[in-house]
Amino acid sequence: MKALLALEDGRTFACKSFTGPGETGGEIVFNTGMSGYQEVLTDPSYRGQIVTMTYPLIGNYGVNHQDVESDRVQVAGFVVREYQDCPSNFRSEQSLAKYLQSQGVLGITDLDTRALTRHLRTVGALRACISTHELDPAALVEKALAVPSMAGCDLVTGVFSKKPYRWINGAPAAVDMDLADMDERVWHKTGGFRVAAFDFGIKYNILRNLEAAGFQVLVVPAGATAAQVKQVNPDGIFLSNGPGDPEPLTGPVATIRELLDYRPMFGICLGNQLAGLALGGATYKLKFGHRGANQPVKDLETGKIEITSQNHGFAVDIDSLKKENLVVTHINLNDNTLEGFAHKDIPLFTVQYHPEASPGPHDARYLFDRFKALIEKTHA
Ligand SMILES: NC(=O)CC[C@H](N)C(=O)O
Repeated sequence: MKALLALEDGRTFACKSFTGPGETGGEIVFNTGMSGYQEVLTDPSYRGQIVTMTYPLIGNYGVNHQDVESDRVQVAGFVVREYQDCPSNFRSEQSLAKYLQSQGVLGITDLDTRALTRHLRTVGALRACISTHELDPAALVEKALAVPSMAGCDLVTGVFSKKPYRWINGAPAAVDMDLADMDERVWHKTGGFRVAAFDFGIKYNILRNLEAAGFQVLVVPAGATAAQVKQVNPDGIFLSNGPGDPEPLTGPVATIRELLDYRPMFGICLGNQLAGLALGGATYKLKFGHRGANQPVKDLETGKIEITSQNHGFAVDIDSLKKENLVVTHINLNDNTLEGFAHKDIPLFTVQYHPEASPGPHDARYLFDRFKALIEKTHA
């Protein structure tokens, strides 16, 4: 079925839909990972974005119910060079087209994704619209111009779980207490350190990794207050990844500020950005962001280089963190942007990249153990 992709700056790409009719808008970005499209599709941090895969063949290993990072497809639209409708993999349960269709997400193919990616690298991420109904270029460009801009956009409110839940044996487990009257009974009496994980759009693989590191995990909604978190008496606080611009999230930033010296804190991606804001830093929008599985990061403490998985369009201004009590711990070797920082006086560290990967390399998994060691130290 014929489709059209229009960018806000007037450029258009004729293409085909591989998921039937539809129309969608969002910020268009590119991901350079060679595999892991199902994890990308279900990562809540991609909410509101149309994702282009630079790897040319997508769909070849199908989809299954295990490789998800949340309970649904989160992207606003999906762009691939060549869609393969005959999956061949022993774990495949469904074709990618049927999967996207079942969730009402538009996928397009048969366009020059290299030209599109080069354009986005040159001009930066853009608002875009894809349609099978509106094939007139000028009219679809107008629609792209009407898409809300990502800067200033609170997308967290649309993705976080409104109810707290436990993560047990690799799956979400409902808790029969409301946030307002939750207390220590929410935990098992025996078991590892207890972590309250703020859900700003949390990826399942973070929860899998926290559990694998031996933690008991309670996921609390983004809107939970500091008092509510203190009521469950956790040993550590985790700040999750999530979609959109961190700056409008003033509520969570204030809560994090209140919890700063309460318990050891670890943040990933949006969690890193919110912690940066809570400590008086500033964030800004990157030109086209980092999305893929091969971003080189240097750990400034050990001197080691990690190849990391990333998905972000905003960053913490490295100069805004040049404060007496903060230390930059990680930097990106491609563009020298901030990849991690720590507090000198209170037990807090965060990273901009994704140690849980999924998809991506496992170089940075050690950070979950570092979090555990930090908690152990406060118990010693
Ligand atoms: N993966 C994330 O948490 C992304 C954080 C934020 N939404 C950004 O784009 O920078």
